[in-house]
Amino acid sequence: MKENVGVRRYQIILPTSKPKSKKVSELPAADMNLKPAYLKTKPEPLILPDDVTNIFNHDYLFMSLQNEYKWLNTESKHFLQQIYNSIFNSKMTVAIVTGGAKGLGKAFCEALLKRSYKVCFCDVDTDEGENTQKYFAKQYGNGNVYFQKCDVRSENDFTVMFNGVLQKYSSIDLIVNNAGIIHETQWRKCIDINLNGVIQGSMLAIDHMKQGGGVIVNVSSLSGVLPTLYAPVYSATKAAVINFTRSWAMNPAVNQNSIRMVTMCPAFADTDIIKDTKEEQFQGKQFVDPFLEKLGIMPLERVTEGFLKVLDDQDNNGKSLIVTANVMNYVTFPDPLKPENK
Ligand SMILES: NC(=O)c1ccc[n+]([C@@H]2O[C@H](COP(=O)([O-])OP(=O)(O)OC[C@H]3O[C@@H](n4cnc5c(N)ncnc54)[C@H](O)[C@@H]3O)[C@@H](O)[C@H]2O)c1
Ligand SMILES: CCCCC[C@H](O)/C=C/C=C\C/C=C\C/C=C\CCCC(=O)O
Repeated sequence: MKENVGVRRYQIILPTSKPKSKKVSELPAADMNLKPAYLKTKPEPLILPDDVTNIFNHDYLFMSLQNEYKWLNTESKHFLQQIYNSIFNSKMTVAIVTGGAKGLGKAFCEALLKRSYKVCFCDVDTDEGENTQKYFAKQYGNGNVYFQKCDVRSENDFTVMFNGVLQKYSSIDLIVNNAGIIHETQWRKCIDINLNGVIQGSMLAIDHMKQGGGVIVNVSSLSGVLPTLYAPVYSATKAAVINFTRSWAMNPAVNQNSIRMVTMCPAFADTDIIKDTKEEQFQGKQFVDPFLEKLGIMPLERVTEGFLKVLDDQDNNGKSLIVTANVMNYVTFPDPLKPENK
């Protein structure tokens, strides 16, 4: 089948003529209250892309669909979206994931590939990156994913990567600024990767997404919300990522251009960052264990669950999702300028 290269989703031309039939302005009240027996989730507002809405722009059909759609669970919504994509073969969703060679970044890439995204993942570790690329290519097809060497500290590497993705897939719909390290003695490096890397990736993405919208997921940590005695610099970088994201989210360049910027704040997850670390990377490595004991170590699937939630929730611009073994909630920050908080 011919690949749909170069077609942007907002350029799709779909049939707009309404089917001819009797206009029904309202469903009977009884029908509106029908709740099919298989319903498990709370109703959510119907959010369909405009082009889907246009197809169903027939009062009765649209209202029936709306009534049913809001009761579908998340997986059914994805399924519906996939059917829509395959019928119209029009939406190629393209993602960049930084630090994607292993750990959480690799898990995020895999979740995206399972949802038929085209993925470019980058890393400084070329051996690990190439191994991961081999695995992905075998599982998901060579044309759907590629590895790019990119150090998120380098503006040039980032620009080369963005240009390469645009050349190959014509669009960037999602960036996951995930690359990060913990290192309290090489603290400038820690700031450069964890904060400057996120800033660089976000700003290039905003610049591109201004034309057609998109999602920016910045990976912070529970350490960005809570003080972390064994890693003050790490904690500071992660806190900065949260407020960087919250600040941009308020900016019209983002919120009036269909861009969403969200932060993820996971607790400990089972990756090398908690296994392959040395004494000098902490301000007291001995303080880590009590926290590990208290919070446990999550499997990667739990963090991926949070990642997919962040992608699917449409009203989370500027929000930060806490992910622990027991908690998956957006954190709310008090506004000290509100009278009730003074
Ligand atoms: N695992 C956890 O417990 C945990 C919890 C909360 C947040 N996080 C955050 O999640 C993100 C991913 O961490 P992880 O746990 O998967 O760690 P990881 O060490 O398994 O993976 C990090 C990846 O980032 C890459 N990387 C490092 N420096 C880079 C650079 N300059 N440019 C490009 N890539 C670079 C590494 O090579 C590696 O492949 C980090 O931002 C981390 O702070 C991790
Ligand atoms: C070896 C650590 C490297 C991984 C860091 C990663 O980002 C994960 C951090 C997760 C949690 C640690 C942060 C803060 C803990 C502080 C307080 C926890 C208190 C919990 C409670 O009292 O309920």
